[in-house]
Amino acid sequence: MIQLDQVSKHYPPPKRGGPAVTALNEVSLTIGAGEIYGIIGRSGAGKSTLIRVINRLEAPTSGRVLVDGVEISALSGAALRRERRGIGMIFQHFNLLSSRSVFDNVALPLELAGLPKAAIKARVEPLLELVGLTDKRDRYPAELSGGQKQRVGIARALATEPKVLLCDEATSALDPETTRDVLRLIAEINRKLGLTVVLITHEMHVIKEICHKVAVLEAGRVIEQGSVFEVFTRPQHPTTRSFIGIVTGIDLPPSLANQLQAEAQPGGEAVLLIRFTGDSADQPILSRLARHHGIDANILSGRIDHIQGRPFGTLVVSLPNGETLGTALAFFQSHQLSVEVLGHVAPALLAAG
Ligand SMILES: Nc1ncnc2c1ncn2[C@@H]1O[C@H](COP(=O)(O)OP(=O)(O)OP(=O)(O)O)[C@@H](O)[C@H]1O
Repeated sequence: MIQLDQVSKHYPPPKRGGPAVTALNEVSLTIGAGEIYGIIGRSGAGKSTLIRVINRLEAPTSGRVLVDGVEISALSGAALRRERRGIGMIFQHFNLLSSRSVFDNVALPLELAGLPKAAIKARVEPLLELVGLTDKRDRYPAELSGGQKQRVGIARALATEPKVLLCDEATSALDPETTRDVLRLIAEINRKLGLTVVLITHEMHVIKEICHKVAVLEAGRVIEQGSVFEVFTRPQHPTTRSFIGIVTGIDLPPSLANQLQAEAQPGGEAVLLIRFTGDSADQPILSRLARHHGIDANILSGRIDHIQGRPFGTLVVSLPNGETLGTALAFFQSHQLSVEVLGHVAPALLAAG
């Protein structure tokens, strides 16, 4: 549905004679029809640039962007305007016109496309119904809550019956409960209309809530991508791990978290994070480790979460450093478990903790 093929975007240097800014660096992505695809990255990673090359608000410096088989990156003028009607977009700060009512905000793209009044009414009313704002049709943006404003934004984005909905930090200005409501609405629209959704965010819980696939962007490059379940349960890159750590909340006792050190302590223990997926969750891994290798793991915390409706567990354990640690890591890996050394502590601390 959407294909980015070796897309780079360089901006002119901020200071004359300085280096150009590389916002995107040979990004290749394939987003399937009907998917909700999340793109996550820290500030400055290139997320906004990426979403803006998809609807050609920015032209890539090199590479190609195809939307539904059409190379949008090569279009201009009337052909580009026509293609853009097939791509709706919603924004962090909603971008509504304050002088227009809810109805008239949603009607705006249709007026611009030259539709007659009756056709506009016939299109706008069901959209207001879909986003739950029928009773607010004559209100003005200043009279609406943030969540209601974003619903108007969504209805307006859908007015031209697009195939793709781009969401640019669409929930970042909303409180957690309203965020959940708006995300649920986006997921419902995705299901009902079969719309392809591309969502950029710096918050992993947004990805966890509704996305099917995710790409992690860092310094203009895709450093990891895959299904949300795969990426959450087997994160490969340290940046992905830190994003996920925030969401799955590894519950280390604070006294332990404060004492974690990067280097092994003489005679101390290593603290490991083990991630279990549905397939491995029912295996008695720790008792097998004890039986087969004589290694006793000390359980420090554990938790079960659900991602895309599938169970996923995290367990934090400690083990003696040295040879034992190597044997245990090899054992966990041979059972296809994702395992990460969080740090090292002195033995007295664990005994006290
Ligand atoms: N129009 C522009 N001119 C020059 N540099 C730009 C322009 N737009 C973005 N950049 C630079 O490109 C890089 C990527 O910016 P971008 O806005 O795409 O990142 P982002 O991940 O969306 O960040 P944020 O989450 O802070 O919005 C940054 O270094 C930014 O300063």
